[in-house]
Amino acid sequence: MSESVPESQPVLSTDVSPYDALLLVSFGGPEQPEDVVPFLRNVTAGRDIPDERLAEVGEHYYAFGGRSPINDQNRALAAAIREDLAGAGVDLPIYWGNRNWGPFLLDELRRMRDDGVRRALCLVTSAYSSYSGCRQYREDLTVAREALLAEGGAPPPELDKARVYFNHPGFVEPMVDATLAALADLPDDVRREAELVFVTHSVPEQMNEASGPLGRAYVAQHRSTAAEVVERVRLETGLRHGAELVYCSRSGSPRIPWLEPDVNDHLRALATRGAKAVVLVPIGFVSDHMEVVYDLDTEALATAGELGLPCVRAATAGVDPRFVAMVRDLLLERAAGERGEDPVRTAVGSLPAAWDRCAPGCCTNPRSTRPAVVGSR
Ligand SMILES: CC1=C(CCC(=O)O)c2cc3nc(cc4[nH]c(cc5[nH]c(cc1n2)c(C)c5CCC(=O)O)c(CCC(=O)O)c4C)C(CCC(=O)O)=C3C
Ligand SMILES: [Fe+2]
Repeated sequence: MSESVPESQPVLSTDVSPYDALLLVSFGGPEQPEDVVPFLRNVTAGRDIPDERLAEVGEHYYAFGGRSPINDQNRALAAAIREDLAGAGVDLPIYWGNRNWGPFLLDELRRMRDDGVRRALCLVTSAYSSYSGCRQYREDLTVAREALLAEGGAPPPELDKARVYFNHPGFVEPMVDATLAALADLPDDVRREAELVFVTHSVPEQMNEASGPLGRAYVAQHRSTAAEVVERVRLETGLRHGAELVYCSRSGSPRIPWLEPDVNDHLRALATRGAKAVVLVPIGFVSDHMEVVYDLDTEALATAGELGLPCVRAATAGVDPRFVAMVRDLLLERAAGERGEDPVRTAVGSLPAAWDRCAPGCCTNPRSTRPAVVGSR
């Protein structure tokens, strides 16, 4: 056999112009017990999260030694993206900054400016449209750019935000495989009847109403991803499992309505209905951070245990090679689009690939009047 490459193999683009850097943008988390309270103050700055809730959330972190897993997961993701890009012959530096804990966006943007970066694409570790998952990051990036401008010196980099990727196959396919693996971990006699419980972060109903350019995109996007996972699991197993979208990690004032049902309430309802087993599929989260290891692995699995309901939690995308390669695909796609080309915009399920630039009213929050110039029209 000849070792030559078949001629039909497509030539993959490596042209990242007009970008000269990629910025991974995330939430941030404490790394030692002394960080927990200052971190929570950053998270809740200007919002009326009740003190009892803050103390409760602090306890979740102390139970894990005062260290959130999220920063290590982002370090691993950044390293995996570096390796993936290098392997594909794409030459681009990767930076990483957070909203709520170090490395902070402002410091990382300053480092980028000092390194001579002119224009970067931002990849946020949230796959869906919402104020918390999209616009708030764009506001934070705008504030950080303005602070750098005020400091004087060379101008900060221009920033674009990559489209939300809830329906990119690089995100969906790892969730399908994780669901199949979790089903395989259930006892043989209940597997066929298992319910798929898709879980995401609850948000105020008002935040869902305002999410996306036309509203309600947060729930619509989750429904699309959940339906696609159900269908792909059916293609593999021949079984259409019962499925529901439920929520975890509610906070805020009890008087404000948030998306429901809560995952624990839903498990109780399923048990009452005589359900035989459950797979928790954390489609709202791209890695195993605090909401996953505490709210699901600690609380929800304990609830299922009390109910005598066999329950397995499916893995998150993490550093699955397909998820890592998705970042490259989004980068090359957007770069081509910004150059005026018409790239293929890969998406699976019932919704099209999302917009590149958020419209002015996209994902607003009535409590915030901050400009969100980055990633807007
Ligand atoms: C949609 C969404 C995502 C997913 C998108 C994304 O990934 O960005 C997300 C992620 C995360 N949320 C996180 C932590 C927290 N979220 C809080 C509070 C809130 N989240 C909200 C929404 C979301 N949050 C909302 C509407 C609030 C209340 C109002 C507010 O405060 O904006 C609070 C305050 C205390 C509390 O009330 O729970 C904490 C400590 C961590 C870090 C975990 C770790 O350390 O591993 C991560 C990745
Ligand atoms: Fe949150």
